Amino acid sequence: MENTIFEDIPFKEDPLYEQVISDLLNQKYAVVEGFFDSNLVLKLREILLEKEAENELKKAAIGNKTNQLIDREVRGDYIQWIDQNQANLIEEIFFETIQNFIEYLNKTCFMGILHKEFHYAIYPEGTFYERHLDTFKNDDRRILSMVLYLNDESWTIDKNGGELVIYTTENKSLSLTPYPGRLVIFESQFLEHEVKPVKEGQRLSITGWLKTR
Ligand SMILES: O=C(O)CCC(=O)C(=O)O
Ligand SMILES: [Fe+2]
Repeated sequence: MENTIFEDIPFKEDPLYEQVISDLLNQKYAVVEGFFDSNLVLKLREILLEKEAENELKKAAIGNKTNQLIDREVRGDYIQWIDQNQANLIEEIFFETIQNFIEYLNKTCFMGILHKEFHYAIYPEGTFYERHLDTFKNDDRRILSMVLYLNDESWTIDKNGGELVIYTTENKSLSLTPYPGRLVIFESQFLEHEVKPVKEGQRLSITGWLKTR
């Protein structure tokens, strides 16, 4: 018997991905716990802390590689881009999980995502990122923004600050605790957001974008 093209492609509906997609369609953002294995989150946290100890992170700039400006008044975080070709085993698993998600999105929603880019980020005490849109300047290729938090369990907005505020409409906003393992996904072109000042400790995360072209 001859196979049709559809029979050749195994497709299994994923309840977690389906929930993310329906949240994105309904509200342009999704907040997900358990997207990544909790051990993977712990390992990523350790890697980031090692990088910090080795002084590997650099003051983040505004704009992109061809349009850089360092401005402490706008954003105060330190970052390091993750080179997919030099990823360690843990980072490889991270990227595989992202890739699975991309393929699911492309298959079920025809999103046409072709690239991904991610960086580690540390916000030291007192730092913040002013309200902004992620598709500034010459980077309109960003479709989805993703932020994975690597803080420890004891992080609270009251004690530590550093909440992510998403401006959902002109006069409504949503405050999210950067809770360990929490993944926030939102439409880069539509949702303005802001990182409130860190009051105590340092705020750890991986931030990235799924892109066209
Ligand atoms: O860390 C966050 O919660 C958001 C970071 C952010 O907005 C960015 O890097 O563009
Ligand atoms: Fe942002």
